[in-house]
Amino acid sequence: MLVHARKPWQFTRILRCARLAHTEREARKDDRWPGWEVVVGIEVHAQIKSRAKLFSESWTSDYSVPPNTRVSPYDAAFPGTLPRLNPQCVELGVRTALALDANVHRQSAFDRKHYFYADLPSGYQITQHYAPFATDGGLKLDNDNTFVRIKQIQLEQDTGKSTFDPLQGLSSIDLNRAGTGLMEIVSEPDMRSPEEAGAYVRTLQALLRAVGASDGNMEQGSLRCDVNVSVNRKGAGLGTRCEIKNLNSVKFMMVAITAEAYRHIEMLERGEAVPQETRGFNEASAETYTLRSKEDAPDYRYMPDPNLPPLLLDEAYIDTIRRTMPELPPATRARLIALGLSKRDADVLMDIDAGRDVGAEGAVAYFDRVAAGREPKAVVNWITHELLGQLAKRRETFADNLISVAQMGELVDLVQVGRITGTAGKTVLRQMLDTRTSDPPSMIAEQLALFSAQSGGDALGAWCAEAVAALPDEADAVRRGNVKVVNKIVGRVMQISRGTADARAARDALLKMLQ
Ligand SMILES: Nc1ncnc2c1ncn2[C@@H]1O[C@H](COP(=O)(O)OP(=O)(O)OP(=O)(O)O)[C@@H](O)[C@H]1O
Ligand SMILES: [Mg+2]
Ligand SMILES: [Mg+2]
Repeated sequence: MLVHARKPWQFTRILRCARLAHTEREARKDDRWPGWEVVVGIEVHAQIKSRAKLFSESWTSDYSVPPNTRVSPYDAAFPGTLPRLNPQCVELGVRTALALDANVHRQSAFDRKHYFYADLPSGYQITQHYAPFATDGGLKLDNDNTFVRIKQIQLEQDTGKSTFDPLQGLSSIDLNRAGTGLMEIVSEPDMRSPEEAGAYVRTLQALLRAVGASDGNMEQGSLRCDVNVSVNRKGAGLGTRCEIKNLNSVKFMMVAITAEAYRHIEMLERGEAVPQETRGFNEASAETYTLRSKEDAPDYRYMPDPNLPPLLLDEAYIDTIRRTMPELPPATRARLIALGLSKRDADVLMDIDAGRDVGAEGAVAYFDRVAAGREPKAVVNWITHELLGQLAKRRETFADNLISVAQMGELVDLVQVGRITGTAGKTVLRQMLDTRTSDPPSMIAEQLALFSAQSGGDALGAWCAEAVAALPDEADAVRRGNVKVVNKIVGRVMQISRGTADARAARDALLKMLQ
């Protein structure tokens, strides 16, 4: 086993952050469980966004792929097959470790963890039990100043999937997932509430997506959490933890932690000890239940994998990755706010990206390209209010957006210089979404006669004439001296002009025509 030195500067920084977070938490007492402290540590399994599996050349897949079509002989544990480490998984792992400010070790190793299950054909999972490739990182949460220390990050294999059909009494095994690369990211027990645990997973999700290491999608199983919960009287040492396995949404994870905390508190208040257990969570009843006690814990018989040499990473390799790190979410948020965006607007843009597929253009990148040389606040309004709003009305999301950067830029310009009004701009945007056209917005404004009166010649006179013709009775009333009725005709002018006319000028022109 290797002994890993912690960099001194990192140690003091982590301690300082942890202390700060601790005093802030002290100030914020939790009145759900007065006198008690709830402690949470999380093991996150994130599927690595790599084309090929961790030790074989077969491709990784999602639910859409037919069962057992992405399985190499190695994945099915055929005798005589050997593992070959996929460098892309290592690179994405190192990227994640650097983003989490962890120590990436020059030397690490792979071990076998044995257990017997139908979706694990070799009878063991390759993981990094004794010498993980990265240790001692940390993550500052988005919600407040909570700092969660990361104990270690290890590379390991995913298993296959088994499904049981009770009607036929048949178990089916799908090995498509078998051997897909996973990172297990293990936190220290640094969270003190279900909310902090939720914020941790969300912050980690956004980070994994920003570095392109994982989809981080809990619903689709590309990010899975085991949460460890314990409870202790304030000021006393840590209590006994129970581990709740396989939570597949942040919401249910928070419910499970709350339920587990109350269960522990009730036992402790009755004077019973909490036995260390591995538990499951029933979403319908919002309760956790025993899977196995510590006594039944499997003996994994860990041993170094004899087929895999140590993983050696040289400093130059790690440096190259460090130099090509993308912008991380805290830096993105700070940059957007420095451009003049409100925190809320920055968060809206970043939230879109938190939910996007890795690889697709994100909302922040789109904003950056449209905003180049333009007023950032105007651009963010058009994107977050108008574009997202209209997409939402159509039950579409940013991923469905077909408005190009050039189109969006020109639209903002037309409105900013006053060639069309804001209302007309919205009409142009709607037309572009409806027709999925690649025409420039100026051409669409021209076709729809949306150019403002000043720039479009005597459009106002024509609109007034059309409105008068459309409302003869009202026009007569105005002619007979009932001036109030003119407002109704002004309304029609606005309608005909799609909001581009100046209402006051229209009123004046109508009165001149009719009196
Ligand atoms: N008293 C405690 N209360 C809450 N969480 C704890 C406590 N002690 C440890 N933990 C958390 O439990 C987790 C232990 O995970 P780790 O991967 O080290 O071991 P494991 O759960 O025993 O093994 P496996 O990976 O096989 O599940 C860590 O996230 C740690 O922060
Ligand atoms: Mg673990
Ligand atoms: Mg565990």
